Amino acid sequence: MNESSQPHLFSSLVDDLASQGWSQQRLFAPQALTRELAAECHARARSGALSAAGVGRGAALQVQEGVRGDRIQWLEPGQSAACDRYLALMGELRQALNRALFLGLEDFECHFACYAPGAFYQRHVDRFRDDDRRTVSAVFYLNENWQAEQGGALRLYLADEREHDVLPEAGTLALFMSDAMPHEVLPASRERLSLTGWFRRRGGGLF
Ligand SMILES: O=C(O)CCC(=O)C(=O)O
Ligand SMILES: [Fe+2]
Repeated sequence: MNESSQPHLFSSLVDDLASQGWSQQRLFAPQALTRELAAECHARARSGALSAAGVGRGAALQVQEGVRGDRIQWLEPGQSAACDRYLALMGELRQALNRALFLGLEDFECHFACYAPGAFYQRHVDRFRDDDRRTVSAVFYLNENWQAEQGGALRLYLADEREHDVLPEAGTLALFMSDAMPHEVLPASRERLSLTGWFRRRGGGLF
């Protein structure tokens, strides 16, 4: 069985997140949906719809290819059936996280990302200095038959100087606490496609 919204899949994600601050799930979504999302990401990349990702936010947003070299496009509801199914799935996960962990997650924002061969994203934490809403990061990978030798891992820097590498294999979801998990994207020898998103709390505002 390869259906996605099975309670036990969510419960292992939720349990891991609570106990260790991160989780990884293979076959998070049905294979057909993963393939449709990969095809859509490819099509958007080929049509020139993706643009260089920035660092920072608002007026401070800057493109810095020495920091991150991916090209992105944000998802909006109603763009395609596949995107809507993915957003619905993440809506279910958001509710499961709220029920179990009382995180008060209000919404989910997400973009397609394409890293060309050699592109990377240096070590960072997913929270802006002036906006504390991003609470749980969720990266869903779209690359079939990824081999470890091809590089491109998401490297999580865990406590006690341990590291954990997640390969960007199609169907894998990586989940981690946005403010507490330093991570980086290592360069790869092939194109690397993903959907990167954040579950956000209501804005309290730091300023
Ligand atoms: O693609 C990944 O594995 C992580 C991307 C990332 O860290 C980000 O966009 O903030
Ligand atoms: Fe990140």
